[in-house]
Amino acid sequence: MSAFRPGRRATRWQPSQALCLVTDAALCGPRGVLAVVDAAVRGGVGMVQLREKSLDSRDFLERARALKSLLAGTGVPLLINDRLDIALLCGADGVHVGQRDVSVDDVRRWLPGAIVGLSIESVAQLAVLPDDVDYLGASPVFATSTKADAAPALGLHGLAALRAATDLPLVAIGGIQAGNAAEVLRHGADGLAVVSAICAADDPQAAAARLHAFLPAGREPR
Ligand SMILES: Cc1ncc(COP(=O)(O)OP(=O)(O)O)c(N)n1
Ligand SMILES: Cc1ncsc1CCOP(=O)(O)O
Ligand SMILES: [Mg+2]
Repeated sequence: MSAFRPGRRATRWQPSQALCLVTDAALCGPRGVLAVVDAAVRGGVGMVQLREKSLDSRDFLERARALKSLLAGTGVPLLINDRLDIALLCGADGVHVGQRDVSVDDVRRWLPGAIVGLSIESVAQLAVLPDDVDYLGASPVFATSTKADAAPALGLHGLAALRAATDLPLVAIGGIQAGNAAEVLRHGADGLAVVSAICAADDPQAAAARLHAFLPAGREPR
């Protein structure tokens, strides 16, 4: 299991957030993103990342505010993918950025108390880690058709190499589903981030509960 222990390094990431839903509106289909998130949280999702690649800024912000309201009182933080401006305007709990997005340092300057996640695609990228990042998105562990421009898959050995090289919480993403979740955790992930395994599921609550069951310290479904 993972080498990460809460308190070992300053981080705002908590084990209760270990199952992360990254949204994809197209995969949610006519049910809509809000209904899928609501079901997923009932199933045990402990962190939600709103990822919108084709909405204009006004619609993105409107969806972010609606999600923030939906999650109020659940204890489940809302992170915004890529967009510091949207995070600021909707009062999000955090931001997830990749290697070519707005920097962690810039996010931190505007959101000092937020949860900030950074994608990591290789051990080499750990050499230039910003000071105040809360978790790393190990990306992608397996091949995925959800993200067309994903880096080459790390594989389980690549994930284990990241684990050996950092104490930061590692949230694995890319091709993760119930059939490989146990192996991913065994190779050092602290958390699982999924898109299609929940967004494309017929029953997102049941899909989330299935994944949640693999986690040692997941939050209780509400
Ligand atoms: C938890 C998590 N890990 C990695 C990513 C990928 O972020 P990025 O590399 O910036 O790619 P996009 O998501 O912006 O396409 C993520 N979103 N979440
Ligand atoms: C957003 C993202 N970042 C790296 S892989 C990925 C997509 C993961 O989608 P899925 O869980 O459907 O493989
Ligand atoms: Mg990005």
